[in-house]
Amino acid sequence: EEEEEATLRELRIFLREICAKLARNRTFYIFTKPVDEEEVPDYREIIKEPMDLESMMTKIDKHEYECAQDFLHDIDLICTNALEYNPDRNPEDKVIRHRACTLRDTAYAYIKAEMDTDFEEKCRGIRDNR
Ligand SMILES: COC(=O)[C@H](Cc1ccco1)c1ccncc1
Repeated sequence: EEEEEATLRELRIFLREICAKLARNRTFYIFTKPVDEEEVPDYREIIKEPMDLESMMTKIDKHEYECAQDFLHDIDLICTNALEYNPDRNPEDKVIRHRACTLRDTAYAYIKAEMDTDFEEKCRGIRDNR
């Protein structure tokens, strides 16, 4: 109903600010856009569900997140994709894995610090009853 739509509007405003803040951090630059399939032709043979921060911003605007948990699920996807595609012991792979883990931990910390647990519970109720 209308109050639920007001709650989801507030969620989208909150998630846009979290997503923008993550995308402004130069440590996470590599996660801001989809991996280019022309530069990395085998990427989509290995990674079945690519994800990035720009795509997540688009999903917010398309009302594809109904609670912070759903948003964090896509952050987790960015992270696991990077761990799976870059698994080796060489320095380059280790750097992107560290950045992926830092993205994940930073996103969880921002949401825990800035989101009211009652608000998230209200969003979960809307999601679970739709
Ligand atoms: C999320 O980004 C990635 O997983 C790509 C994979 C990749 C490998 C070669 C080109 O691109 C990446 C880009 C830059 N540095 C490390 C890895």
